[in-house]
Amino acid sequence: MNTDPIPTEHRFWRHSPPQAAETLACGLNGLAEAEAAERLERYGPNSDAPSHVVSPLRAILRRLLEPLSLILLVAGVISMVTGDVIGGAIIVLILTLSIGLDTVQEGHAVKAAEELRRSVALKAEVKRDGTYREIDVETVVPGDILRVRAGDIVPADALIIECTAFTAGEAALTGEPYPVTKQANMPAEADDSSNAVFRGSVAQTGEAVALVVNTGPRTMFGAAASALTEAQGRTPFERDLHEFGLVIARLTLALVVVVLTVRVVFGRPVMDSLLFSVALAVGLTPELLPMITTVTLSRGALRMAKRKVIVKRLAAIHDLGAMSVLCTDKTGTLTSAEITLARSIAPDGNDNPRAAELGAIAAALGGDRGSLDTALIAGADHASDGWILGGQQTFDFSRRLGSVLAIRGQDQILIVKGAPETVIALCTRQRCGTAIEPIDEDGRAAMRERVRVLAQDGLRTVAIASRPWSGAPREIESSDEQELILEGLCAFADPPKPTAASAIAQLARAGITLKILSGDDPVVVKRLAGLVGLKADRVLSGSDIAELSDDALAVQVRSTDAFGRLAPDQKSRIVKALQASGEVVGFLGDGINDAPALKAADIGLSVEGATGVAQSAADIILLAADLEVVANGVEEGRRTFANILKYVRMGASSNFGNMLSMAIASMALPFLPMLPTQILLNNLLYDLSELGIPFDRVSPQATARPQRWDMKQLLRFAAIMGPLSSLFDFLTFGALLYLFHATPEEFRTAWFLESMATQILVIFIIRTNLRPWSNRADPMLTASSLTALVVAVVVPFTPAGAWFGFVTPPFAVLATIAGLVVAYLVCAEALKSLAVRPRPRSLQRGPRPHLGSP
Ligand SMILES: Nc1ncnc2c1ncn2[C@@H]1O[C@H](COP(=O)(O)OP(=O)(O)OP(=O)(O)O)[C@@H](O)[C@H]1O
Ligand SMILES: [Mg+2]
Repeated sequence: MNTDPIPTEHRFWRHSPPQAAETLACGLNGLAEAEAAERLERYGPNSDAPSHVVSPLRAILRRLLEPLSLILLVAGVISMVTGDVIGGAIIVLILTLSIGLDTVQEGHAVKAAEELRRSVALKAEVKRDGTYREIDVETVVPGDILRVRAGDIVPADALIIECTAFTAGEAALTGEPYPVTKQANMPAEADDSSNAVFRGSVAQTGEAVALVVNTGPRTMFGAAASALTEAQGRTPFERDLHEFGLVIARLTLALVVVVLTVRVVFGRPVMDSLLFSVALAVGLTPELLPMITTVTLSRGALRMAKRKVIVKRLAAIHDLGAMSVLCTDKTGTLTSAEITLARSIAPDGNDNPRAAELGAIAAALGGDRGSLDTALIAGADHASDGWILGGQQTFDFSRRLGSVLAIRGQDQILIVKGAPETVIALCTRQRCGTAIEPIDEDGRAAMRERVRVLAQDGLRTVAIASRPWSGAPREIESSDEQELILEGLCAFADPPKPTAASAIAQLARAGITLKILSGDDPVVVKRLAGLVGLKADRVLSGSDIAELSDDALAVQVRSTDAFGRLAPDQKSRIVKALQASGEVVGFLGDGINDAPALKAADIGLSVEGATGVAQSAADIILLAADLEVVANGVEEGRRTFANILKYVRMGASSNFGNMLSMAIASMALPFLPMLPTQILLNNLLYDLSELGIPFDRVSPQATARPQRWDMKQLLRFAAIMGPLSSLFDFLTFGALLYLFHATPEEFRTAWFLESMATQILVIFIIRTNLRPWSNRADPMLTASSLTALVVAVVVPFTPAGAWFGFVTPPFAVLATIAGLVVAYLVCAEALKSLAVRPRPRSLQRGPRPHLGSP
């Protein structure tokens, strides 16, 4: 079957759309849904990598093939064959139960989180069954008729059928830094692909309708189309967790090897010792860690979704909780996204519609979809009727300028629109009523002053200039944008959202500093900052920043909360400077100009409905463009992290302490301190007890400040709580051996009970830095813990206990154990504050709330 209708090496742009449609056996009117489904089957999904979904069977196999499981399985089977049927069966049963538990839990959570991620996956607009509809990018197929608009990421390689003012940024693909103007006719040059769009490029302006020719790996740039492939690199948090896992794994290995060697050297039975060592290793490995993290993060993602925060990358939840600075652009988050045209002002200062009309023509023909252009078009209805585009220089956020050549009948006029200071500097004349007069430096200064006064009143402006055009229409170059006639100013109202100030205060209380990174006029930014309660005696502008070295900038960014007139790369430079000074930086933005900063930030936040580039660069998508939503998300992020930390702390201290005592006892005692099956049961019940952790409550204190992984703090915790647990184990051993002269069976049973009770109950102490009774556990956690405990305590006294080698210890032994457990818990509670003592303030990275008004 032919799966590659137009091989890329054949330069698909040398085919006209009708030719290509013939090869692809489709028309130019779009596919029927049924046909598209059939094509999707045939060509495969429009993605670079095959999907990651793992079948349950695979997941089980993967776990079974891990070395420890494998050894256990083999050992279990050998035991069964060599006569110990019950012992062997128990090993196999417990192994099956743990793996089943793990797989089911993880499968559920991952699926739910994956569904959420898909709900905000990039969409493509294609014509199916005769109408345009939004579909998942992955389901675009060759033969689809595609529509792309400014800000979209082009989802597939396609031939342009028709387009207006369409330019595409191909920098990520070809390195070409400037947007390429596209058109529908086949160029004469074979290498010229201006009639084609490529997967992964970004539509900068305008709109195009195109025939999809190739998808997925068959596209020109394939996997290089990185904008569409989500970043899969490991985040610091994932690395830390992995590192923690490795530390434990190494310790485990060392311990097990020592135990095994010592026992064999002293002539203990080899098979017994091997099985014991393996069981010990199982007990030591935090095998639930990956599952607990995923489940906790996924549950966090689900809860965040209810609060309108969709997480695209699970680990971003932790990063959000760790965020100490949030940078945001202005429009759409601090102010409403719907800007309105307030005034149209002639150079003489009087209101006059001409500037707004020309602005509306330029906006309509220029094909930008930004909020200013939208406001211009809405502000001067029908102004653009009859005008067509003769050529253009697309708006560029670095130049803050764009031009269109507008043509209507005999009239030809170049309209230049952009930031006032840029446009005014290019003007040598100005319109005064019907006359055109020269403008000198004083006149220009007067205009700039007018802009400043408007800005102080909260109005942002763009300036409009023009030049009569004679000669044939063509693309506009910078050299055309000179000797212009100033036509006037368009002023826009962009008031702060009513909720902005309270949301910023909420963030400040949570230890997060907000900084405004705007491309807008510093005066406008300063006024807004004041209105929403930010300290903004000083606003740094793009030109100020350009003069600073990276080191100087890193100092400045700490004390400055508002920035104006930033070019897109300056936004990302500030983000990096903040990171260099030790902050965990979030960036919230929605425009093409925000994409570089979104990528640079530790956590990229964007908004549903933002431009495709911004959405694809973000880790988190907000369903409502509101800072309040971010603040709620942060709280959830910290809760989630706090719960993961509980499990890690448990593993690093109580569990580890117990297994350590076990290893030591096994070398010192003439008999096994616990049978392998008992250790496995112990481990299974312990795992069960922790199943409630992802659901647990978190005290407000634990979410009050940015939370980040702190290996030192964790080691400190382990170094205090681990030995404490071992100490009580040794007290138990002492009592059993010297006080009660216990038989090996009694010893094992009693110690099984002690170790289970201490290990399980200590969660109620470790889970909070407060007193256990002032911060109660969630019923789910209480239930999982107590159930596990009850099972552990009851099993030795049932007939099943005998299969595991348990006996019923005398009452005095039980009472002593109960006493030791209580004493252990009291000591753990007393030592806890030492173990979790916060770092000295000077070492903490600086969340410094900057609130101008209370
Ligand atoms: N479509 C446009 N036409 C003319 N000028 C524009 C246009 N878009 C932006 N500008 C100019 O460029 C400046 C920077 O753009 P803009 O304010 O949108 O940047 P931003 O960083 O996204 O700001 P914000 O924080 O408001 O979102 C504007 O203040 C305006 O002067
Ligand atoms: Mg913006």
